[in-house]
Amino acid sequence: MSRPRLEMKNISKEYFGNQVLKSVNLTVGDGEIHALVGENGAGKSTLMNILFGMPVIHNTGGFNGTVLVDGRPVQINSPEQAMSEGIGMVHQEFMLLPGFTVTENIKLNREITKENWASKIFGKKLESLDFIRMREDARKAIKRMDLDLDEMLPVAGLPVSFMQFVEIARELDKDNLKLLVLDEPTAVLTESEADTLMSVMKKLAKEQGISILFITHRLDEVIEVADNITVLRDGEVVAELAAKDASVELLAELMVGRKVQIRPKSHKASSATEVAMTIENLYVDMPGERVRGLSLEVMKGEILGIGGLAGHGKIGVANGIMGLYPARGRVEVKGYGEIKLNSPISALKSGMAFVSEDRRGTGLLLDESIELNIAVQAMQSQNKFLTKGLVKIMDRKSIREHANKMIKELDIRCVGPHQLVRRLSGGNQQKVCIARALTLEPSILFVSEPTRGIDVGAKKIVLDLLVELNQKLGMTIIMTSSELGELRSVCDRIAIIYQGRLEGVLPVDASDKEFGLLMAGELSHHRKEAS
Ligand SMILES: Nc1ncnc2c1ncn2[C@@H]1O[C@H](COP(=O)(O)OP(=O)(O)OP(=O)(O)O)[C@@H](O)[C@H]1O
Repeated sequence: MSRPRLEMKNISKEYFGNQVLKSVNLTVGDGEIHALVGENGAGKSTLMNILFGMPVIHNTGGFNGTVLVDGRPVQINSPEQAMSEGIGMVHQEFMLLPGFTVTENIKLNREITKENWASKIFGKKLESLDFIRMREDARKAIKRMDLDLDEMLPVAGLPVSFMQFVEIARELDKDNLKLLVLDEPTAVLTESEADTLMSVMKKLAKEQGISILFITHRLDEVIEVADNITVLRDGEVVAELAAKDASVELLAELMVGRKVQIRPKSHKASSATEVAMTIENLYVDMPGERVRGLSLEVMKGEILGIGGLAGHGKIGVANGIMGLYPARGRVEVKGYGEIKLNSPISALKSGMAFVSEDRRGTGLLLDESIELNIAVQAMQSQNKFLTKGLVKIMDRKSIREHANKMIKELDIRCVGPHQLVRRLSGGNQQKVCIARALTLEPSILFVSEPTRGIDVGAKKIVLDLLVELNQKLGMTIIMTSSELGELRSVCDRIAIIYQGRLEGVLPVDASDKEFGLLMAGELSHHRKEAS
């Protein structure tokens, strides 16, 4: 039998006295797709940071244990060393240079150069970039993913789903790639994009012998694509099993340590007849997610889903209305009037709040505490958590009480309300974003990809909470998601966006085929043909 491609043996790691990995063993064979699953904060990213020699590991006292590649013990002290061992990684948070093109990002630090008159005299350093060959390589890597993406586009402004593919293409372009680590690669993708990616993964593993270590919270994908699975709980391996012996329920139970109900709470359909918000002819200039003349009515007390393929503008709607990207058109909120577009404060004052899909990009103060992050927007736009007297200062006691309540309700895994947000796992950062929005007690809540990066137990908590806010407080919720199943499980109606406009609105029990047709713009095509 051939040697495993990767063995991590007895890996232990402490962060400031907090033991986050305890004697973890992980083995990945040649051409194997191995899934690593665990709750938010279970230690998955930490284990990968060790494998990749990330500075955060060395700067916090290193780790104990051994890493072997093809049976050979290796010391990986930097991402460059990992790369030279043939280990490639795509992180949860993107590491692209926004001002550069797709090609330049794919070839970053591995640029191809060619001779010119200056280099002939002064040496290799003065060679110029060989754009033609770089472009060819980039195109080849993109093609391996079956993707239609122009390799000369700048990365800034590409939708997150495309950024994900650029990151993967960069790894695919490396000649000696033996092991590819994908940290939540499908979290930002629609189901059909995720399917494409999974077939690419299978092709790479089975036809080209590349080993893939796959971290995801989408457990159905694990069963679909993985050969074997390692389950982490609280920094320990609690199970290693073949995917053929696993089920979503079993994995969820192993991860959480108790039986988990997967389906969110059912909710009583809204019978609202009053309009909460009218959107007329909305244009949003969000690169890669442009909205081009969208009109839509949102009913009071409903949960309205917004779906559609990546790049068609579903993400742009909330971002435009909430003032994060340039917008024009007319948006009226019942009881407030027309909101001033391009003004986040006006949007917040009208009683709306937004949980963005881009938790790091839109204002989490990473080097501040959880409690301050939760309170800050309410302090700024509603004067909450300020002392009463003439001179208003932060009321630390009420901030702490409120943060403790939110930590409990949303099950934010942390040391306490004073912990810095940077030191939370990705999923727990997402929960802080949700807590921050809820603190505004909005009458209309936009949530974009609310369960991206969130584990199966927490996912239910978040979706249940949305249902509860809607049922108990009558909160109107507009939820954008790439997961149709998720939209169907909690929404009253689902609006499908195609090419920046409303293609149609369907009831949640409409067939897959009907959703598929709207997402593919079939209605628009028929309309065009008829006219
Ligand atoms: N830089 C850091 N400093 C201190 N503690 C950290 C740091 N990074 C992570 N931790 C802690 O280590 C533990 C494991 O976190 P890790 O990010 O590895 O979890 P994860 O399984 O990847 O979670 P998620 O699914 O949410 O991404 C958590 O308790 C987290 O708070």
